[in-house]
Amino acid sequence: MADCVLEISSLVAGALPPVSLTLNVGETITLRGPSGIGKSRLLRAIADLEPAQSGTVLLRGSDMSAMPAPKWRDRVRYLAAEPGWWAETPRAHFRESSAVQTRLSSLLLDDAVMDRKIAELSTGERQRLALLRGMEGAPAVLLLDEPTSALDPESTLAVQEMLRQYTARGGTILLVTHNTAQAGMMGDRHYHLDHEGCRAVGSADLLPRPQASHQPGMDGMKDLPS
Ligand SMILES: Nc1ncnc2c1ncn2[C@@H]1O[C@H](COP(=O)(O)OP(=O)(O)OP(=O)(O)O)[C@@H](O)[C@H]1O
Repeated sequence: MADCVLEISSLVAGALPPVSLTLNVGETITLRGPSGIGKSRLLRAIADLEPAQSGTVLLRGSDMSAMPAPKWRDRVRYLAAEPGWWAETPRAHFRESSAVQTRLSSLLLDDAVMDRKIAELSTGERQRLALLRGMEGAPAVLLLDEPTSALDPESTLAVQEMLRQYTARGGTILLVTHNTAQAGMMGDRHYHLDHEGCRAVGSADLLPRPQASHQPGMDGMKDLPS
């Protein structure tokens, strides 16, 4: 029988209908849906970073509302697509930067990156460093919001490999991605979110639907170069 780690029941976040989802140990669940539908807000509510209107989230049977928020967030960790930084260098954001140093090369990052100014790092460098920061201390669940959106194909593969190792060791991932190939490769199960709710879909449903031949509002763009 599947070993449930996170149980989300009738959670109402933002303007979305109630969402119910169960995440099992060691699996990756992908979540897709139109831009602006509320995927990030849902993840933030699951991480106790913004209040849900109703519903419950249980981590191994413990209710989010009964656990101090910092403790919950340490175990159910949210990584934003554009994470925030508060100190001058990446090193200052890690609890044990020496342990992280050995993992930099796995994500194709140079050692020196830890002591550079955050403002001088590329978006892709910041995104990979934020992932290392989010994985520090081995949280039970990672809620990943488009974790490779700023990365080249090689760095994307490196991140995906690190995430696979995390789930192989018993970690669990809820992955929001617009990248259908990534969803297909990484996901054990797939969900789609829209105004009607959150529903399970098969891997064949990950492909984008063909566009209608006439798109309203595009008429004024006929003269664009092809
Ligand atoms: N704290 C907030 N309070 C009110 N509305 C918000 C808040 N945060 C985001 N929104 C709005 O809620 C809607 C959903 O935002 P969200 O970022 O969750 O979308 P998303 O599905 O993650 O989109 P994308 O795929 O473009 O990242 C948007 O219209 C956004 O402007």
